[in-house]
Amino acid sequence: MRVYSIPMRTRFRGITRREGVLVHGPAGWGEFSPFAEYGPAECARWLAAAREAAHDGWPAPLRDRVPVNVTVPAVGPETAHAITAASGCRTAKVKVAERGQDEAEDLARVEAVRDALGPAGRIRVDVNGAWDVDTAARMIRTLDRFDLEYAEQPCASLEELARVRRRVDVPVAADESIRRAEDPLRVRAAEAADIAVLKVQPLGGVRAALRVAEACGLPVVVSSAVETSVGLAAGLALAAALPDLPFACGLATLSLLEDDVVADPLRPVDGAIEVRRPEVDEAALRRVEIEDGGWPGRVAAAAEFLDAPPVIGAVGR
Ligand SMILES: O=C(O)CCC(=O)c1ccccc1C(=O)O
Ligand SMILES: [Mg+2]
Repeated sequence: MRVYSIPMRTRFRGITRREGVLVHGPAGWGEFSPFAEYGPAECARWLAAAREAAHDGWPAPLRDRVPVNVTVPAVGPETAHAITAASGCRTAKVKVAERGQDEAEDLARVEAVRDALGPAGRIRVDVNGAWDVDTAARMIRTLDRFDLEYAEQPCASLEELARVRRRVDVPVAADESIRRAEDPLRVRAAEAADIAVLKVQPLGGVRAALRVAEACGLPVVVSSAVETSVGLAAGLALAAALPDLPFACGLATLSLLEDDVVADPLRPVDGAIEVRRPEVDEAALRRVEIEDGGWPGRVAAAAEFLDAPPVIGAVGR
């Protein structure tokens, strides 16, 4: 087990360093990097993803390149323009509704990104559940002045997503609403989204995510959890194994990190990332390796959940 800690270039999801564990097995390297606030039960799925990568490997790819979006954090318009222009991507995902910022800042950021992409580029916004239904309906219409591909998780609950979806023409994507295998069926039943955002680690691996994609019956966008190239490779494997991939994926997140653990990082070229699985590079890993950081304990706690026998229904009569 090797522990890494890598500074973020810009604060994202309120964090300034990304940390996690890399594990090695017969099939290669796997990444376990749940966010700090997640408890052992939730972390068990993240660990299952790392074990799948290290022990089982992934289903065969159906494509060799995956189109990706540049991820634009809640930065000022000049920075947003520069990030978008430098990315080479034709799709941008723009973070909006950041705590402590106002609506004018969101508008200015999205406008700058549209300016950088030109009229043929696609823009999606990610709200991370921050708006109520009225704010979402109003802001989505306002931001659609710059032509939105979709709005990701505009509100927190499924019920709110469904109401927003009935009030705006812009498609709605569910992200935080899909973190467990049973969630997509609820999303579908609630008619809460047009698109499902799937992440490999929270869903428990590439195969688990493929089953979720099938069960949910919605077009899928594969996103990263902001990971090293080891974790991104699993996202690429999922995106490459999906029968249909109608949208660019959120896997161009290496640029949010200051460093990586491989010699040939999974970065986009011409708006797409090549489907491959880079090896961990000892010299690179040593640059970012830390002793412990509490990670062996988190792995052990997650493993206890993973290895526990399933609880079978109600006991007795
Ligand atoms: O989808 C992307 O472009 C990048 C991934 C991303 O935004 C993300 C990364 C870590 C945690 C949450 C999210 C999110 O989509 O909200
Ligand atoms: Mg999101």
